[in-house]
Formats: sequence, structure tokens, C-alpha cells
Amino acid sequence: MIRFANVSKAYLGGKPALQGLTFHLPVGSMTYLTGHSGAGKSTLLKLIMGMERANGGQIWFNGHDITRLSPYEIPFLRRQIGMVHQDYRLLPERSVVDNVALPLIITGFHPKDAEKYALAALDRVGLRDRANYLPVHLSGGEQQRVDIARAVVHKPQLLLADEPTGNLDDKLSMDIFNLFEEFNKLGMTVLIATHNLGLIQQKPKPCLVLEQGHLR
Ligand SMILES: Nc1ncnc2c1ncn2[C@@H]1O[C@H](COP(=O)(O)OP(=O)(O)OP(=O)(O)O)[C@@H](O)[C@H]1O
Repeated sequence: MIRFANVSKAYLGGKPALQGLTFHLPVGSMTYLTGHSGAGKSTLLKLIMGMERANGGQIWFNGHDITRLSPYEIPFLRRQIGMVHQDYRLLPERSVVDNVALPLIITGFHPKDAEKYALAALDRVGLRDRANYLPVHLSGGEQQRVDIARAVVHKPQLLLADEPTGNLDDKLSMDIFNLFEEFNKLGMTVLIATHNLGLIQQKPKPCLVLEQGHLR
């Protein structure tokens, strides 16, 4: 599904954030991405999302080299990807169901259909009964599950997560990792950037380890 071939990235005026990365994420795999702060985890995810451009190498997404996409093609790439954030990024003045439906509305779904799919996604993460709440009335763990529902509402092939349990205790973190596992079992390819080594040990999966921009 994803293949990096000798990929490098340096931000303007900075030292290289990633150097010579070569790896493969097969379709249907679930993989962790770890490494110390500043090792390049977020940068790697941003390259896959087309939010940053590589300076060298190729990144293949289902056989297409996404380092060569034009700005007009990036939205089509992103429709195949769901992204979960550490800080949830929910719109505070919109209801939970509206937050989850928003990506569908933006891509042109009829509001009624968008709501139907958003409710189905909320059902998957166990929050159907919170659909009409405002995010502020949910716990941190619940807000993270809403973020996950929003990331999967368009049924992406690839689910990315950047420190999804950074703000949660161990029990809630395990619940979130279990949810990722469920989506993986449904066929989504999953890549999770995390510092949570305790959870990784409890749920062993293939692991990419970054050290100062290099894969160990
Ligand atoms: N927009 C940017 N402009 C310049 N340098 C950046 C930018 N974003 C990241 N960097 C640098 O690139 C390197 C990798 O950063 P990145 O955020 O990818 O690491 P990370 O492993 O995700 O860190 P953390 O675990 O703290 O989130 C760091 O040296 C960082 O300072």
C-alpha cells in the first residue's frame, strides 16, 4: 500500500528531518512508528498525507508516486486516508455528529447522507448516544473516539494516527488501540505514531523506529 524508497526531507534552513527512509507497509497491515521527540514521526506522516513534500526519493501509494502529485491531485490522495490527531481538533461549536459529518459535507455529500454515515461511524466507536452533544461535554477519551469516527467516516484505505493517546491514561489508551485494531481487522491499513511503549509491548505489531531521521 505504502512504499518509501530512499526518502529524505529537510525543512527550509533546518538539518534533515528524515534521511534515506526505505520501507513497505503492506495492504491490511498495522504498524507502529516510534522514536524520541524530534526523530521525524510527524514529518513522515505529513509526507504520506501530502502536507509536506519530500526532497528526495519516492513514496508509492497504491502504485502511484505521490511525491509527484500536483496540488490539484492532493485532495484525491487525502480522500483515501484518515488522520487521527493527539489533540482531537473538534469544532467546539458544532455537535459531535456534525463534526464527524463535516469531511463528507466538504466532499459534496448530501447532508442527510453525511449524517447517516456519521451516525454509523459514531456507532462503531460506541458513541451513537452522544451524537447531539457538544464536544466540550465529552471526556478526553470520548473526544478522541469522535476524532477517530471522523477519520474513518469516509472509509479510508489507510488510517494514520499521530500520538493518538498522548493525552489519555493507560486504560483509555488501551481502548483506543483496541479500536484501531478493530478498524485494521475490517481491512484498513493502520500506521500509529506513538511514544506509548507500554502499550506497544502489550499489543505487539511490526514497528518502525526512527532515530534522528533514520530508520533503525
Ligand atoms: N515546519 C517545520 N519547520 C522546520 N523544522 C521542522 C518543522 N517541523 C518539524 N521540524 C523539525 O524536523 C524534525 C522532526 O520533527 P517531527 O515533528 O517530525 O518529529 P516527531 O518525531 O514527530 O517529534 P514529536 O514526538 O516531538 O512530535 C525536528 O528537528 C523538528 O524541529
